[in-house]
Amino acid sequence: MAAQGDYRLIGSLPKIGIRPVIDGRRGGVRESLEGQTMGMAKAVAELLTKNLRYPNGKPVECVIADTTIGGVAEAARTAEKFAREGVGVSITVTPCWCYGSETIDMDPYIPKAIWGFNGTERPGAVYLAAALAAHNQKGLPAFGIYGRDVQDAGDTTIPEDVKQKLLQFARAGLAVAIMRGKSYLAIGGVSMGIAGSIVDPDFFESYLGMRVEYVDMSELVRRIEEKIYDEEEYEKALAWVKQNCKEGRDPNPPARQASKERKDREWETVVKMTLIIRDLMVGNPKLAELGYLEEAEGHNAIAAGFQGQRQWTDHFPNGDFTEAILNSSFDWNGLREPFILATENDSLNAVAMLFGHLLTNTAQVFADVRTYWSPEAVERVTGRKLTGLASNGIIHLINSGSAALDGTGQQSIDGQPAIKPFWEITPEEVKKCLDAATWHPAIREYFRGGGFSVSFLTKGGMPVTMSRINIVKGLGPVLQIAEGYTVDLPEDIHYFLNERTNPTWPTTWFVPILTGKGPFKDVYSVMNNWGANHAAVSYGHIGAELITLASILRIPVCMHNVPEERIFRPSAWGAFGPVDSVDTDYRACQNLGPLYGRGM
Ligand SMILES: C[C@H](O)[C@@H](O)[C@@H](O)C(=O)CO
Ligand SMILES: [Mn+2]
Repeated sequence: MAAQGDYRLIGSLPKIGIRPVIDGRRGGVRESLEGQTMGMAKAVAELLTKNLRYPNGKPVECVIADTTIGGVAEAARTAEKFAREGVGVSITVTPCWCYGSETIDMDPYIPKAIWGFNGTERPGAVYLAAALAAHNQKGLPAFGIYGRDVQDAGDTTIPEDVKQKLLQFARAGLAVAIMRGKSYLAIGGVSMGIAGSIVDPDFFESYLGMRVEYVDMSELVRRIEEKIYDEEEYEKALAWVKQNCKEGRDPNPPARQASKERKDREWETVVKMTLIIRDLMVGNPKLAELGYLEEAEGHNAIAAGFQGQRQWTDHFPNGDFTEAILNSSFDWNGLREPFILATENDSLNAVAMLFGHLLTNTAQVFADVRTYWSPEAVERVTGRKLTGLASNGIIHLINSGSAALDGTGQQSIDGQPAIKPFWEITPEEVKKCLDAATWHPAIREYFRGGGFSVSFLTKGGMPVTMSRINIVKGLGPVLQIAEGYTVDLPEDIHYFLNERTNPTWPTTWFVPILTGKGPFKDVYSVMNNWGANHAAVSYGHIGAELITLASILRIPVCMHNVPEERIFRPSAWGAFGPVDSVDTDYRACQNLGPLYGRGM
C-alpha cells in the first residue's frame, strides 16, 4: 500500500494547462498586451492551485504556456509542452482580439474553456465569440467564460462570476481527465439480475475513456487460502476492527444465529476480503516482496464492484464490511482517500459515486432507493405527522453494504453535519463515525454465508445530491440528479418506519428540493421517476458540477432540479435550444456523440 495520501493509481495526475492567447501583430499591438495577457494566465493558475485539490489532497498543478500564443506555431509549441507535462484540461485566457481558429486548443480529448476579458480598450470578448464559433464549427466543444461587468484594462483581478465558472469547469474537467485511462474492476458477474452489474465495456470505453477488468470471485478464495495478502497488515486490521467496530444485535431468529466461534471466523474472513479487494483494485508492493509480482500490480481500478449476491454470499460472508470500510475515508491505516466500491457490482452506481468523489474529493454513500413514505402513509402507520423539511414526504435510502461510514454525518463544517475530504477530517471525527455505527450479523435468510452489515442513521440537515447513471437502449447513458437534504425524523417515527425494513442496515432519510414541475412536482414523483434500484449520495449540492461534467462526456441529464443560473455547459449547447430544456441537452449530446468514440 502506498503511504497515506499518495495517489494509488498508475499515471500521473493531470495538470491544468493555461493558454494566454494574444493578437499576433508585432510592432505595437502584441507588445502592449504581453504583460496583461500573461498576468491573466498567472492569476488563473493561482486561483486554481489555491482552491482545488486532487483526490489525494495535493494542490492542483497548473502549467502555463512558455509564451503567449499569437499564432499556430506557438499554439503547436504549447500543445507539445502540455503533452510533455501531462496536461489534461485546458483554459485559454485573453484580454484582446486574437486569431480564432489559429490559436485554439485542437485536442479533442482535452476539456477546454476560454475566458475572454470583458474590457473594451481591446476586444477580448470578440475573440471569445470568434474562438467559440470556431470550436462549434469544428465539433470541439468549449466552455465560454465572459464576465458580466466591464473591467478596466489595468484590472488584474478575476471577477467573482468568472472565478465561479473557472472553478466549476476545472473541477469537472479534472474529473474527466483523472478517470481517463483507469479501470473499473468487476469482481464477479451479474448480481441477481441487476442491470448495472451487466457491466458494459462499451459504455466505459466510449464515454469515460476507461477500461473494464473482470475477475472471478474465486480469486478471493485463492488469495484467502494461499495467504496472498500482507499478514502483518491483516493482524493490525483485525485488532483495529475488534477495538473499533462494535458488534450489534443479531437480527436472526435464535435457530439461525451463528455461534460465537463462527462469527469470529467470519470477521477474519471479511477483513481478509477487504485487504484482497483493495489489492485487486490498486495493487500492493508488499505482495511483490512476498513473491507475488503479478498480484502486486493490481488492476489500476479507480472504481470497482463486488457481485456478492448470490454465488458468494450463499456460501461465504457477505461484502458489506469490505464495501463500507473501503468506501470510507479511514481504516486501520488512518485517514486516506476513499476507494469507490459498489455493492452488487452495480457499475452504473459506481460511476455515479466516482463522479461525486472526483468532484468533491469526499466519500460516497451507496444505497437502495427503497421506499417513498407519503405524509399520509406515515400518519397511518405511526399516528404522527411529518413536519418541517419532511412534511411533503420522505425517501428511505437503505442498503446492506457500501454506505461509507462518513455517511453517519458525524463530521462537521461550522458546527453543521458534513462529509469532508479525508485531509480535513479530525481523528475525533473518525471516532465519532465509528461510534455511530454498529455491525450486525447478516440476515441469514438473505445471506446464508453470514458476514456483518453496518447500521447507522445519517444525521439530518446535510445538503446532499443523489445521482445515478442508467443505460437506455438506443439512447445510451443518461444521468439523473436530485439535490436535497438528509432529514432527522422524530425518534419514534424513525423507529416504526425502520423496523418495517432491515433495521440492521444504514438508513438515510432523504428529501429532494421540489420545483413543482415534472419529476420534481413532489417527493413521490422523484421516487417514481428514479431509473434504477440504487442511487449514489454525495455531500453538498453538486448538481451543477455533475451537469458540467456530464456535458463534457456527452451524457445527457434526463432529470435534475438544479436552478438555471448554475447550469454551465459548452457554448455549442446554446444552438440546440433553451438551457432549461432537457431536450436541448439530449440533442447536443447526441450530435457530438460520446467523448471517446461513437461506440454505443
Ligand atoms: C439482501 C437483498 O438481496 C438486497 O441486497 C436487495 O434488495 C438489493 O439490495 C437490491 O438492490
Ligand atoms: Mn442493492
